[in-house]
Amino acid sequence: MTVIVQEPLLEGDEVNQTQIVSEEKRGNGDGPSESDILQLDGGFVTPDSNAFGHSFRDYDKESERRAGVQEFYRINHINQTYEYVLSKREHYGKLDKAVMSIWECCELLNEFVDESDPDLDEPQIEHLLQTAEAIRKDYPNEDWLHLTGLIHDLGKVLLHPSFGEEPQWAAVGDTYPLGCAFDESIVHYEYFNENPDFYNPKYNTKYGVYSEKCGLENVIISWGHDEYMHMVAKMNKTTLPPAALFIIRFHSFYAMHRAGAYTHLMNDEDKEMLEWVKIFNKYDLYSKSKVRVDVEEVKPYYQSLIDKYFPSKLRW
Ligand SMILES: O[C@H]1[C@H](O)[C@@H](O)[C@H](O)[C@@H](O)[C@H]1O
Ligand SMILES: [Fe+2]
Ligand SMILES: [Fe+2]
Repeated sequence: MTVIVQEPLLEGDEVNQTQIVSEEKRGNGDGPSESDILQLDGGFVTPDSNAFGHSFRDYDKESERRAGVQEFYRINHINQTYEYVLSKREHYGKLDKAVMSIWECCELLNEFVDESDPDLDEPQIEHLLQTAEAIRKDYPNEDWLHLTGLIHDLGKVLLHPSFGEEPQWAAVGDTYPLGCAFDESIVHYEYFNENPDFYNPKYNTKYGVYSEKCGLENVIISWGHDEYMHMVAKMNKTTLPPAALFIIRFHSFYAMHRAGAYTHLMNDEDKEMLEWVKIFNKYDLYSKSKVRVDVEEVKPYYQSLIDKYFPSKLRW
């Protein structure tokens, strides 16, 4: 059930008049709760427009970011192939690029702007904190979800020189399965006609190399920050719950969590976990704004969560 609460228009709050409080709202630290909590203030309010005043994820609208984003997806769709992803997984799976803490990695992201993103041109550390703080407002007791917000995009460190300075098409953007047919709901699907896998009969059928309900865990997904950060968190033995790892790994897989594609590859556990990705997505996407978070003020809180769920130094 979704409850829409009319909110008074506050000063400096031009876009939001409604606040959506849904059954997804959880607050007792034990996961799903049946009862809706009607929160009239203090909660995260979903805006109607992004940092540029346009609607979110509109890849066709003429805007200051459109041409760059389109070119990003052209190159991404040509180059991401099944073989390519296998080689990247092998290469980065060694975790021999760096030894550093979670917070050090957040700081490394200070200099990067994501070229695939039509909604934001802020340095990535802003986006991490905006996401985490927005979740914290609505789910005050789910500290694991706050930390998931903070770290979900840390894999973008692939762009950094000490990680081989990967090109943007190999680090950011929406993700999608390889080894089976591309779904038409994938952003800029038209560019796949220059991808060699598109013509390979091994990879271009509905199931391709997979079988029914094989589970997303067994699916090769385009290479980028999701897969890499999932690998780093898991191999460094995080104590975050499985839902956190699922969110990190699939948050960019919009064809699945937004368009509902690829259900034939999902098993029952994936379908349960999907609900968490949908919850997470609200904060990941709609917290993108020009409102800055005071890093020094919130740092001690996030450092305490890092200490709880991660070793002090991780292998990257
Ligand atoms: O442009 C964005 C950005 O790269 C995000 O980090 C990713 O998760 C999204 O899926 C993508 O559309
Ligand atoms: Fe992301
Ligand atoms: Fe994100």
